[in-house]
Amino acid sequence: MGESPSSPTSCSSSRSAPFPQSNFASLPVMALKDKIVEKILENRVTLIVGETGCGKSSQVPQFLLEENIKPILCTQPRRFAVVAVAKMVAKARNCELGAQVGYHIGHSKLISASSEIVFKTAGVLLDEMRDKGLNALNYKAIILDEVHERSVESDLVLVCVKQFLLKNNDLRLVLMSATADIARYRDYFKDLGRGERVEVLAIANTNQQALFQRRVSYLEQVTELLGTSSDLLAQTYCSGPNPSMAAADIKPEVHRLIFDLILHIHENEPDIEKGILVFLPTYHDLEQQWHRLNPLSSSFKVHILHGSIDTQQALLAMKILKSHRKVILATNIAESSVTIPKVAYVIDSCRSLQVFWDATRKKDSTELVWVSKSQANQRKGRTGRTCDGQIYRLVTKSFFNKLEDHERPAILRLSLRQQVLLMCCAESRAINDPKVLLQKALDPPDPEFIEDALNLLVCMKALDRPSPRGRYEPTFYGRLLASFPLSFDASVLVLKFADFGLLQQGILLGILMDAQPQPILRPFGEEHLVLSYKLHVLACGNNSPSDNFFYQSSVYRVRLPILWWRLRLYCPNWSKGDDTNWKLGCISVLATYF
Ligand SMILES: Nc1ncnc2c1ncn2[C@@H]1O[C@H](COP(=O)(O)OP(=O)(O)OP(=O)(O)O)[C@@H](O)[C@H]1O
Repeated sequence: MGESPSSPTSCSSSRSAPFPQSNFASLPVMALKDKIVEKILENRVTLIVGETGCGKSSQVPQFLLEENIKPILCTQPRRFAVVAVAKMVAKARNCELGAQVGYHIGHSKLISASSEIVFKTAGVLLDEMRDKGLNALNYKAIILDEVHERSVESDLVLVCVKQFLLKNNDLRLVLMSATADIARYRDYFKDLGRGERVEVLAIANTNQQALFQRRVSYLEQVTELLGTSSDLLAQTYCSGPNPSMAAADIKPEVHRLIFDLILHIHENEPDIEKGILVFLPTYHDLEQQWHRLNPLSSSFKVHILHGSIDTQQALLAMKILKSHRKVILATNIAESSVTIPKVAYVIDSCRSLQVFWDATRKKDSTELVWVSKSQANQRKGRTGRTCDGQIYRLVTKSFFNKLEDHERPAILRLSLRQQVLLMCCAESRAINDPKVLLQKALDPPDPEFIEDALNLLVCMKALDRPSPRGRYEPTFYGRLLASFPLSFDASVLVLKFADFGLLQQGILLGILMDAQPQPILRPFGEEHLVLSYKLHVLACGNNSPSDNFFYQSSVYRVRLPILWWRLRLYCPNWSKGDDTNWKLGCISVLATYF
């Protein structure tokens, strides 16, 4: 047996006081600790299903570590969750982050040779596989957390891990979720080996006292609470036979309703430390809500949780405030895995932004959709973790009951160009044939879809057309394209500009294209900086003002040097742009955004 979680680990020093173990001792997962370890040791694939907040993400990796099953890799679907859970586990083990417990997201990596539990996003793991092949999966245990979240990256990781398991007997795979479709995973792994099957462990909430209570209200009760009528809102949004036909946009009256509800909670909840988490679909909606709340800044401290917000800044939302009521406006980045202490109220707009490939216009498009029941359940699970919770769903109960159980896997609705190119660039033969690999996915995409992506990459000269029985080989251009830390479209744009000797402008535009939301449009509460930026660029060209939001943006600071370095390395002669070009580029970029 290894160390007990309460004893300080081999880590040198601790940054902050560890959590009192009593915080975790009563978690439902603790009662099953021995059984979980036993089942994982007995079976190569184990699926753990348990209510949100029962302790899966934070405790299961530690159970394995204590049994000396290490190193352990844990994937989380989102960067924010990777950092938040890694921090939390490091703190629970009284260890400095980056020592025994580490993480890797995008270009931020806190891992050392002594790290025994590492948290990563699925995207980072795929990148590693492109370079090292399936050797990147050389761990004693791999935990794929929140497996119900079906991003393209998560699905590809699942395929690769399965291929690895077919050749490797030692690896233990643990799948975890509160809302996974058990039968599907059982079926997916049924061909693993003779007599082998996925062991399913359900964590029952037998110890009811351990979990805090959660109460759910729907639009009818919310309007009753506020002394208004739900008729108009219900008619506008929640009517019709099928949610897919009902408009999921957010008109001003929904923002008004959320505002009134926040005020109502504030006036009726004497405990100022109890925070409110609001789920909205887009950055624009966060902004609208933020502007409504801004005049009440003496009562509320508003935090924004959105993919474009710096992770360190986002983590500030974790702090418990004694002076103001904390209101967190979030998109689905805060939907799963994270515990934001003292969130007692969740207001769920029940809407989400979905990206899909528009085959007619040959581009990615977005639409607002209603969440699935599984997503709504995850949102609900953000409260009732450190105190009792109240959830307000802004749709009628009958409408909610008609929502889909699960959202459509991204692999079936997004273009696979970038992933197909990445696969073709991989050294390992086990993963470098996209036609073969993608057919092994949990939900294999239509072969025509893959063929389309391959043809497009051939047309762009990123891939060479293969001999009849050969495979698609990446060209130099294709490898370069695949190596950029940018979206596919932005990478193409950078290289197109480079062809014309306008590399710097291309990089700037590429980064701006990817920065979501456009950082120089309207940063929250820092509108004056936009003006100063406009003036500064017009006056001084590329001399960056250090206090500017745009230059502070992590996208700019982190990505630009990496991209620049890679391009210099690959094609030293491409950087022909002189200073005049650079200034022209800046002005043309600005012209696009004003
Ligand atoms: N930062 C934190 N501060 C205080 N308590 C925390 C913190 N993180 C986790 N906890 C406690 O640990 C519990 C378990 O959290 P954990 O993330 O392991 O649950 P989970 O089962 O993985 O949930 P989910 O399915 O939502 O990811 C929480 O319900 C909460 O009580």
